[in-house]
Amino acid sequence: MAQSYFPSRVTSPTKELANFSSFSGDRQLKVEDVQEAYIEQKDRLVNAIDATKSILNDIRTFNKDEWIIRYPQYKEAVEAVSPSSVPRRKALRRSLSFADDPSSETQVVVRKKMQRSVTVSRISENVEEEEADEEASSDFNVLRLDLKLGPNASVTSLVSQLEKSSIANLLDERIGASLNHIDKLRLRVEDTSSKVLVTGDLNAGKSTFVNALLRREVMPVDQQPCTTAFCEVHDATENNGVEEVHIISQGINYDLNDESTFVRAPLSELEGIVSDNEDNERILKLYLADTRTPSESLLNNGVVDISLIDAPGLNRDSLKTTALFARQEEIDVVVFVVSAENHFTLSAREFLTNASKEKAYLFIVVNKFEQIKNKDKCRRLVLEQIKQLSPRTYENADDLVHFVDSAAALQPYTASPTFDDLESSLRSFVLVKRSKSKLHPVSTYLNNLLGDIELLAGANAIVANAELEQAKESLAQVKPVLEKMKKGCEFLDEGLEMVEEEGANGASSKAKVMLDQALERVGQGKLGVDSVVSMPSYPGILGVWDYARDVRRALVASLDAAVKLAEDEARIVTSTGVDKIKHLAEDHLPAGVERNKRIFMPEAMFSTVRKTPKGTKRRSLSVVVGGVHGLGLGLGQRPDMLETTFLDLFDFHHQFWAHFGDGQLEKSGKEDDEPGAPTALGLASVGVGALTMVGGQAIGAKGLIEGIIRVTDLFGNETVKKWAAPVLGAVTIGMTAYLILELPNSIPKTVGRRVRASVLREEEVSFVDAHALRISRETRKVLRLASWDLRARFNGALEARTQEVKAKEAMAKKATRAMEWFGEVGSKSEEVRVKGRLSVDA
Ligand SMILES: Nc1nc2c(ncn2[C@@H]2O[C@H](COP(=O)(O)OP(=O)(O)OP(=O)(O)O)[C@@H](O)[C@H]2O)c(=O)[nH]1
Repeated sequence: MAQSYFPSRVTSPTKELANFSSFSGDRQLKVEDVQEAYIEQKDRLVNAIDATKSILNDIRTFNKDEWIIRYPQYKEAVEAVSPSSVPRRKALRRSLSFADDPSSETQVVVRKKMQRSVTVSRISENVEEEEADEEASSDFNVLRLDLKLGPNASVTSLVSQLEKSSIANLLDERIGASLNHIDKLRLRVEDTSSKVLVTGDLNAGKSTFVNALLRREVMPVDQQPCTTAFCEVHDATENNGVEEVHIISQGINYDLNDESTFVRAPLSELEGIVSDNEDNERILKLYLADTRTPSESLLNNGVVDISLIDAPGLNRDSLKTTALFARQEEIDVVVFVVSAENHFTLSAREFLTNASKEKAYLFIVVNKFEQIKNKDKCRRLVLEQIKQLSPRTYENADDLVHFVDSAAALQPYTASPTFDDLESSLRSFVLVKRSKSKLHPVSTYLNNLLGDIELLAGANAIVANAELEQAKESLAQVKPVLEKMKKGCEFLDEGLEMVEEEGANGASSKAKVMLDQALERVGQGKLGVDSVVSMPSYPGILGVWDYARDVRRALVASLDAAVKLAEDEARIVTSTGVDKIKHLAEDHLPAGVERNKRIFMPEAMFSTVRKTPKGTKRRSLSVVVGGVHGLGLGLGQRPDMLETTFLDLFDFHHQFWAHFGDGQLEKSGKEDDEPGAPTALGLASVGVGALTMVGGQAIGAKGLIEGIIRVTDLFGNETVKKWAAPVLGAVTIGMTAYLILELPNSIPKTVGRRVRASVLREEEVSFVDAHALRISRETRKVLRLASWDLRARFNGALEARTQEVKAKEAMAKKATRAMEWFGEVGSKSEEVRVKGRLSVDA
């Protein structure tokens, strides 16, 4: 692409240099100006490079440590906002999406001012005010990620599979590559060397011209075409001040610090080397010391290390090589030497036509001009030819086309103003061209890169803003829930504790009341409770023993039944407690938290857990009380409780204390069914008891009489003996008759009393207390399990909400920081553009 040497609309910093053609008068001063402007721009660019590098490094660090940078992509361009009749395009609404989430779309407005800005579009926004062009709204230039794998893989299909972090990594790599490139650019900007290729027709006097520029006869001059090598002339300072020739073989990459890449030769041998080298197109490096001041010297000008390349004269063979050489990027200027005698040959025309396409401007030296007689004619003819070959050069002919005599300029102590003018022009041209060829691409690159950075920063600020809004929205929802939970935590604890206590205490006290009542009733010879169990009917005197046994069993069973009823009551209490816990759950658990799905089964309470042979636990629903009436293990299962004794039939001991002991026995509750001290009544009772065992047990009438005799033996008194026997007999018989008649009523009472007494006599804990405690424990166990479950759910939910709030707060903080950070990046980038005098189309 042809470069603009004197652009009509100059926005780049080379502006100052571009006025090169307009000055007249003190050329030297202008050259100094050009040098100064170059140095100034070079320094500005180096600063801009360093600032851009710092921004890029910051982005990398930020991407790594704080924020996964999102990679934006524009979707299909939305129609320009401006009506089609308006020739300049206004700010564009575009649809922005992100590589890791192609489905997301954000409407943005892309403006181009000094920098490329991206902002979220608002419906009411007046976008007509500002201008934008399509180029500014294009995607990334430098930081573009090639997310396509193959020709058929669409970006959308591929990137949808890419994670945010993978894209961020790709971006990081891309930034890394860009940093490397910037380093190279920095070297390029700071590298003060520039190459000037001197070429022309055979024998046009190229070597003589180079010698004239160097003010010494270095290059071999011959009337015969002699130069076949490319001789690069450098300042000797580059070679530690040593003047010498380095001979480089073809295909070897020359490295001044690597002896193996060249062969040294003294300068005096140059001619010989060149003539030896006639058939061989080698490259020679010549290091020459220039003693002139930097403002005079072309090679050692104080700004740019210029090297002159004396190329072979153009002929059919060398044309191609030289043309190729001229095209190389490192060649900043092509100086074409043409003999004033011959004008442009066919080869020269061909070369110039091509070279002018590449370089646009050429520096033309019309040599051997002194010999020309009709100089004006010659000048006219040459310029006409130049007009054809390189129009732009022609337009600036005053500066670019010089009619000189190099041989004359070489003569010592001879003033040669035309050659001085040429030299000065050439220095300026080299510097201006250099600025264009070296600084301009760097400026463009930086500008594009900063544009990308701004796009990246703008798009990520949009993302950060969206995340901030999202975090705020979530916090607005979650925070009140968390606060409510925190406040409710204590109430829930208290509530659960209360339910547990109420349940356990309620079940216990109810059990106590029920069992006390049952025991009381049993003590009175009645069934503890009416249900399930019934009293046996009296079978007659002959079945009195069986009766006593059945009565005992019934009463014991009724106590077991009472226990069962107390358990049922506890089940009701527990159910109520479980319901209360459910209500507490509804009150305190936030929406969305799973409730306890287990259904409370009251019948599972008071059951035993058995291990199956397979090792799994199985809850048996058999209850622990109830005895022979199918109610499971209980009092009814205790042999001691079912054991029937004579005392179940007649309990004289009790009768006696009941009648004569002021009922203290009843009160103390310490009835004793065992015979204590051998009292007369006790013995009588034993005797009568034995007497009544007619249908049953071993003792007969003989035993009774023996018993009575033993009683009477106690009385040693003769008087007593006389009347006591009949009285005692009558009383005994009466009592016996009475007791026998009373048996259906007295046996239940006696048995009941004895059952009650034996139950109350339980050693460690009483029957009632033991059951109340057991029932209360079971109730507490169930309620506690439900409480624990609720507490666990509540704490889990509390923790989850706390974490969520923390996460959202962190997200909000991060997003706020990111927004600020990306804003700063945008500002920094703009600052770099301003200070570096970079512009979008620089
Ligand atoms: N009168 C006069 N003769 C010149 C001038 N420049 C070169 N010559 C003569 O022209 C002949 C060729 O000069 P060179 O400098 O060798 O020409 P060249 O273009 O380098 O030759 P090749 O590299 O072999 O193509 C020599 O005899 C020079 O003395 C000049 O300005 N005036």
